[in-house]
Amino acid sequence: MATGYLYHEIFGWHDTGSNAGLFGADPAAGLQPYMHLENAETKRRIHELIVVSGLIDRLERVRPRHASEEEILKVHTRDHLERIQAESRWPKGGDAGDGFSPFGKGGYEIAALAAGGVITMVEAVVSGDVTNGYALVRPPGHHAVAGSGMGFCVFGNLAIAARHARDVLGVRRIAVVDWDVHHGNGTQSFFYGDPDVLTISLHQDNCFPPDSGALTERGDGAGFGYALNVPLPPGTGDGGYLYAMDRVVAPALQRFRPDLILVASGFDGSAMDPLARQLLTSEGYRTMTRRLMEVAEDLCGGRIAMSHEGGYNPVYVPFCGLAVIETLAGAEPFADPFLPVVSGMAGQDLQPHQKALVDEVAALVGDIS
Ligand SMILES: O=C(CCC1CCCC1)NO
Ligand SMILES: [Zn+2]
Repeated sequence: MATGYLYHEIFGWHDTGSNAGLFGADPAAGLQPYMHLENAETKRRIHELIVVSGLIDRLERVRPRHASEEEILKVHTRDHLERIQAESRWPKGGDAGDGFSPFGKGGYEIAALAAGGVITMVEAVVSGDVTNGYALVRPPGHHAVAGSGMGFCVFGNLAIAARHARDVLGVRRIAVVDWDVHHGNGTQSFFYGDPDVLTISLHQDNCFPPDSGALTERGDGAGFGYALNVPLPPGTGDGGYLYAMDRVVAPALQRFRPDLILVASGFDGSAMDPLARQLLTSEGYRTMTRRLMEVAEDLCGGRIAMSHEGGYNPVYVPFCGLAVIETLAGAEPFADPFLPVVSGMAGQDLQPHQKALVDEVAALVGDIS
């Protein structure tokens, strides 16, 4: 069993500059300049912990390629593609579309490498070169929609890879599990009417995008029932997430019987993240990964490809990322020094209001056939 790992230093050169557009410098309003929340640090530090911990020696290195224009246009409009390409030639770059998703000069090529990196990882998994794998890419992708980038995302990396798997690699049924703490609205939107792509998003209720990810968002037409949303209350910890895995995610995957499982993996649900209020620990991410591997082993030969999304605490995210990739590789856990602190926080166990929400979503799983 081999585990693929993809990272490229140029992902650290995706230039998001200062926090322009998102509480960026505005002296009159008392806002001081500061680096953009989506900066290279958390990704670079995940990579360096993978190297320093020795886990790198247990992984098969997968080299990214750029997504082609044709592959990007499978999910995005030509207007969006050409606008990103044009602004990428500007001396100071441009913005993906919402005014707070900046990129620097040459940002198009880096975003195309992120999308192509996920394609490459999916190819490695589907071909059997590796059983599972993690694409540590940047910029992230799960908020990007057909005509615009959004929420720090330029292109829908995982959606582009899923479309490639369907159209080129002959994969028929694909399940996407999104455990980034923000709603995977972009990925969901590309497959909303498609019964052969099941999207499941576990996220903090109404955190981002605004008014997105309600449990009533279930897909439309032939795709009705094949979008599942679990809008978890703020403060949900390991207990609530694992209950959602056991009562919603695993049963949904068992009914859907995917040929491939994709994961939009963000660590902004961890207990120390600045952009959300959940309590996940590295152990919670490890157990969620283990649960998915058990289901994947049972249904699709263990085939899982993960694509990196959010996660903004440069100190704790590395230990959450390490826990996931160690588990994929079957490697011995490297001790998380923060675990005693975060796992000891009150509220880590399943709370009644969290159980009630998950049970409400669990009742919808029966519509998957
Ligand atoms: O991590 C992210 C980005 C969320 C931010 C985008 C603007 C405010 C919250 N999405 O998964
Ligand atoms: Zn996020």
